[in-house]
Amino acid sequence: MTAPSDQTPTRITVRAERTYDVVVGRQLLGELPGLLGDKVAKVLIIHPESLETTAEAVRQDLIEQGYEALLAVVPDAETAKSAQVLEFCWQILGQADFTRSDAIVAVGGGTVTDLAGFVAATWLRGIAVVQIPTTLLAMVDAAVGGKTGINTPEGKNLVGAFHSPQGVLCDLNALETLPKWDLIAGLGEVIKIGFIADPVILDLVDAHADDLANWPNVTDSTWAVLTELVQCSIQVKADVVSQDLREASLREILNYGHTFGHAIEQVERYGWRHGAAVSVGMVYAAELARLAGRLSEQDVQRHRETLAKVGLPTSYRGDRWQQLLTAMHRDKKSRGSMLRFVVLDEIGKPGRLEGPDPSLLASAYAEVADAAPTTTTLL
Ligand SMILES: NC(=O)c1ccc[n+]([C@@H]2O[C@H](COP(=O)([O-])OP(=O)(O)OC[C@H]3O[C@@H](n4cnc5c(N)ncnc54)[C@H](O)[C@@H]3O)[C@@H](O)[C@H]2O)c1
Ligand SMILES: O=C(O)C(=O)C[C@@H](O)[C@H](O)[C@H](O)COP(=O)(O)O
Ligand SMILES: [Zn+2]
Repeated sequence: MTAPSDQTPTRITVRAERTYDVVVGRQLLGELPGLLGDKVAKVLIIHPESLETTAEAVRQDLIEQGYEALLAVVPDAETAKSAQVLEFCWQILGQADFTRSDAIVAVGGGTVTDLAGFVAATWLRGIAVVQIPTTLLAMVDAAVGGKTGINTPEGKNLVGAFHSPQGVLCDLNALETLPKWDLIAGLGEVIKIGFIADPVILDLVDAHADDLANWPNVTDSTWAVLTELVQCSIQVKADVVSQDLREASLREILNYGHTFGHAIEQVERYGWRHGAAVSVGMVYAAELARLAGRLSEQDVQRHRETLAKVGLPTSYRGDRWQQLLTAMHRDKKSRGSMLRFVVLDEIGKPGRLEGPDPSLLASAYAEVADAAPTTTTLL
């Protein structure tokens, strides 16, 4: 499977604390020096072991352009988002005398872009970062918008900062090696964006679900659909972040499905992929909205069908309620003891549900609960 290479890059602009472009295309490395600028002397490239070849190519390119470039290899997946790994990165920066005119480049999935963004946000109180996402999920969501952070033993993303990148390079060629379940997990966030803001995304996913679920055996036309999904999703995220970088209100809609989704991730000790947990989280939020008299049965069914069609889970084991409830209270949307959810009044019309009755919360859980522990392969 090879990504077609005949397209010129698309640029989507984010206007937040700084204005920057998210570039979607192929072979985009030539764009990196322009984003770093000529004041940067040293660059730390943060990447997981699985992307050693890609990171080394970035390093060689930077050296040829006259930069001093170092590599920091971090653990895979959520293990990267820890205080220990953060400290490891700070140590490299300190020992190599990184100053405020130097920069970080992230090469990896959302865990690495979250970590590297937070390293950049905290080093000397903030240095430049360029994001080079290599998973679908990181391209459409994590690398865009400047939310950075790590997990703590108490919960997901509990420590972090808003720190906008200099730019984001979404090189679709990187997806060629992406495992199937990571592609599908990325579709979870794509579908989220469809539900909150762009029903055309849902129609595209529905129409091409079988082809997408056949990853990595896909044709040129599936690549074209994927490219369109990436561009449409980034456009929505860019528009939302440009209006509300710090999540004062509107940005909360990007958290659809995450109250219950993050709780699953924590209860499962990060054994579930983020996109898969958010998938169940969206069904939970949809059931909650239906029980509160706000969302139609038909729209709830659309959640279940579209998510299941691409192979995402729509249910979770039924014997974890107290743990899930405790975890949900640590959600950043909570205010005091009041839980707050992003819910839909209809597809494309997000709203909030504040302080729902405990019995409603438990009834919505019953609607997504399996009798037996979940046996889905997408963990
Ligand atoms: N900051 C935000 O706005 C935001 C938004 C969405 C998600 N997130 C975070 O993103 C994280 C999930 O990101 P993810 O789904 O990308 O997971 P991930 O970073 O763990 O990557 C998934 C797996 O794919 C591998 N991989 C990455 N690129 C590859 C490639 N091109 N080829 C082969 N293997 C590759 C990784 O090594 C890893 O094993 C979560 O921590 C979530 O909280 C953040
Ligand atoms: O960009 C945002 O805002 C989001 O909420 C996007 C989410 O997909 C993402 O998982 C985010 O990291 C969740 O943020 P959190 O504030 O709930 O930790
Ligand atoms: Zn997410």
